[in-house]
Amino acid sequence: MSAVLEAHGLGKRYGRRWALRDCTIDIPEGHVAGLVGPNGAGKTTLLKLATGLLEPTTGGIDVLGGRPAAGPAQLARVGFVAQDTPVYAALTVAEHLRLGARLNPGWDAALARDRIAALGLDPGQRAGRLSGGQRAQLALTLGLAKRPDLLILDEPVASLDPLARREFLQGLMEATAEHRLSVVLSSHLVSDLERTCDYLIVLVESRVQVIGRTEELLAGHHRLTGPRHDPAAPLLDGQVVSARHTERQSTFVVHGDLPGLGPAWTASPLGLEDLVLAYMDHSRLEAQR
Ligand SMILES: Nc1ncnc2c1ncn2[C@@H]1O[C@H](COP(=O)(O)OP(=O)(O)OP(=O)(O)O)[C@@H](O)[C@H]1O
Repeated sequence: MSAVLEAHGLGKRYGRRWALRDCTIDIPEGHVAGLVGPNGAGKTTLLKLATGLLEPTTGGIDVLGGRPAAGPAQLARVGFVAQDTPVYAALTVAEHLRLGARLNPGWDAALARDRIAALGLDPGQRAGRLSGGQRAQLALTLGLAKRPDLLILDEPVASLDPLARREFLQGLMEATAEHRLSVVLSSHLVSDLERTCDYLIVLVESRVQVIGRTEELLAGHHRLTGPRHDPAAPLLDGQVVSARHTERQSTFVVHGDLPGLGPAWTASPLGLEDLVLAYMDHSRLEAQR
């Protein structure tokens, strides 16, 4: 299966500060990939590199098998909705659709019209008068009607309330199923990604901490809980992602095959949020070292 996004040794420096460092990324086609990380992790920088808005300082990145923004054909295959879902405040919804038709060779006018109608948006309404959720939906409609092979969304739901978030992500999932499109979506909230994404990239402090199919990542990690200072504690060489201790108890998040466990130890599965938090913890501990 070919990759929609492939990067090797990818780095980006602003002045003396590295926003992204030595990133190796491989996202196969057909996924909704969630790029998650705290503020300042480098998510926007990565997405701007993927859309050709920035040039790498080190390494390289290919999108759909070509250099980002290498020419009109490549540009037509990638849709990008930037952070804060920008639209033109003075233009009406209908004018946005006409603009989309003029600028995009593969424009799907019926898809755009039907989606706007299904959302209940008034074509005569100026975008500046739409609510945040409606603006986000308009921006998503423009991205979808372009009929790209890859749609890149930078924190599209950041400014939306929980209901609007859910509706937006639901709409995105329906559209990806219908139009066989790959998506890369960034967020600093795991809850946004839990129901939407089947591929995950955790980016912390400018580095990729973990990447892979969500299902496989969840199956390949466990939480181990047992007594603190236990002489019969399991051997966890190189498997510990994060460790937390209370006076009496130790809790480890580990990856890989489960070691032999003594009777005082229990292993339990992890949720997506726990997995992401464990890797954030991991990055903090590495930085302290
Ligand atoms: N144009 C710029 N000039 C200098 N530094 C920048 C620039 N853009 C981003 N940075 C820095 O690069 C780092 C990564 O920023 P980036 O916007 O990629 O993070 P992010 O993960 O998208 O954050 P957020 O979730 O807050 O949007 C940050 O430390 C930021 O301050």
